[in-house]
Amino acid sequence: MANIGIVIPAAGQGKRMRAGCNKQFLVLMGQPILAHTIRVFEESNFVSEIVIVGAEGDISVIKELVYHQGFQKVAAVCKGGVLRQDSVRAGVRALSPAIQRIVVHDGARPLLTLQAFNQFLEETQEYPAAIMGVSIKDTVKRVNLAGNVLETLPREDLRSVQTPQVFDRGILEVAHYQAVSAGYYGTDDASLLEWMGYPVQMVEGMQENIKVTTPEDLWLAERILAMRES
Ligand SMILES: Nc1ccn([C@@H]2O[C@H](COP(=O)(O)OP(=O)(O)OP(=O)(O)O)[C@@H](O)[C@H]2O)c(=O)n1
Ligand SMILES: C[C@](O)(CO)[C@H](O)COP(=O)(O)O
Repeated sequence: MANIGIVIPAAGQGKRMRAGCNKQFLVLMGQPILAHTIRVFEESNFVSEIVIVGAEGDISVIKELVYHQGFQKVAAVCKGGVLRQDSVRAGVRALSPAIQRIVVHDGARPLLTLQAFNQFLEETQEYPAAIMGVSIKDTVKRVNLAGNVLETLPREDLRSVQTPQVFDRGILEVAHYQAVSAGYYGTDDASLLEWMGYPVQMVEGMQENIKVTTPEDLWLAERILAMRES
């Protein structure tokens, strides 16, 4: 289970956060969101290498953050692409050839705990592709463009998907290559394997592992961290 490589896509624009800067630099309990995200992997004994993917204009700031925080496992900070999928593809390319098992984790998910991450690795070690997800709490309906309700979906069959997502390197590379060649884009990496007809295992995640997407998520994340520290 050792020698795992981490790709952290952090090159988004954070449009829904409306912060006017890369949301991953916003401060949460005194530390940038991205620093919280990286720290879990820096501290995991199973991880040997971390690649961070940033927007072109953020690369030097991210390198400074890495230096300032004293992170030792960050092997590269590379330039991302237009869509998340492009950024992950760039990150995978930047990992050294010795890495054969890859975890992808959003830069904007700073609340994953070391314990949950290590447990995820243990539970998924036999699967070439596995992801974290949580049960849906609300009733979920499908609607048309006019807002007419078409159906109520069976909630027990649904999961809200998170990162980390773990993959054998070979299959992740093939999936990214085939998807980009065919012009297929998915909102997570597992969807590329699903598109190829490849099995993906779901394991139970943690409700607290939210993605900081809109301003109220920052408020919530701050409170969750404060609770953990009290
Ligand atoms: N071209 C992109 C788009 C997204 N991401 C990263 O993918 C993660 C999940 O994306 P999301 O939270 O949706 O971030 P943004 O795309 O930045 O958000 P928005 O859609 O509001 O602009 C984030 O860590 C984001 O930085 C990335 O690396 N490259
Ligand atoms: C990968 C992801 O975090 C799983 O929930 C999510 O799909 C990324 O979302 P985005 O907002 O489309 O980048």
